[in-house]
Amino acid sequence: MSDDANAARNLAPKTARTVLSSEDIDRVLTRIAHEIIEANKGTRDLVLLGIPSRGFPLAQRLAERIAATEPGLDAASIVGQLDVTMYRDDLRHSTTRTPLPTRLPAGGIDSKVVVLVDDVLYSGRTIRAALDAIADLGRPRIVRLAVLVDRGHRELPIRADHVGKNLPTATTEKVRVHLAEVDGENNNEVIIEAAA
Ligand SMILES: O=P(O)(O)OC[C@H]1O[C@H](OP(=O)(O)OP(=O)(O)O)[C@H](O)[C@@H]1O
Ligand SMILES: O=c1cc[nH]c(=O)[nH]1
Repeated sequence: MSDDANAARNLAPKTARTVLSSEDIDRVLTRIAHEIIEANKGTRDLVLLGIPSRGFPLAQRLAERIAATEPGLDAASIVGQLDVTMYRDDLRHSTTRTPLPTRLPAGGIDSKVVVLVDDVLYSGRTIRAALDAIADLGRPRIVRLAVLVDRGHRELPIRADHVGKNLPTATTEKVRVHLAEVDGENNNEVIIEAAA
């Protein structure tokens, strides 16, 4: 799309509807945390890697819930951040993104059960990039995927193991996730934005 067309699109009026409230997000994260523990038959070897921007705070929230089930388990010891910028397949086409740090928990990811965490699953290209990034860092025993929202429209054979909410969407719509850690105090919701 041309710059003029993009500018016109950004100025066009939009409608937005809330699909998950702050309380809904809390509830689905609690459910996903329990699903992760159940699938893993406990917390042993679990590592949660959040994809910036909003996958990381979601991974932290999940890690806190998981750690709360196991006395002595420190949430910080099972959570990390995985930047996928340099592994994206659209690097040549999209505007420059600044890479963010990748931080693994002290135990690394070799032989671990790594749960990738992101806010939205759409084409699947971010997760494809994340799998390549992981392969450069070590060899987990298992890699699973947890997302807050699956909005469909996959372009690659990728699916999530843990889904907060399946949201049927039109390709013209945009799912926007707001989390307090990134978007400011009390700003926790998921909205679907559509051109009016
Ligand atoms: O399945 P995909 O088509 O790859 O789309 C999903 C990705 O898109 C968004 O990230 P975005 O690249 O907009 O960056 P952000 O997290 O910084 O907003 C979202 O956070 C997912 O990471
Ligand atoms: O609607 C979308 C698509 C990709 N990533 C998002 O965050 N929202």
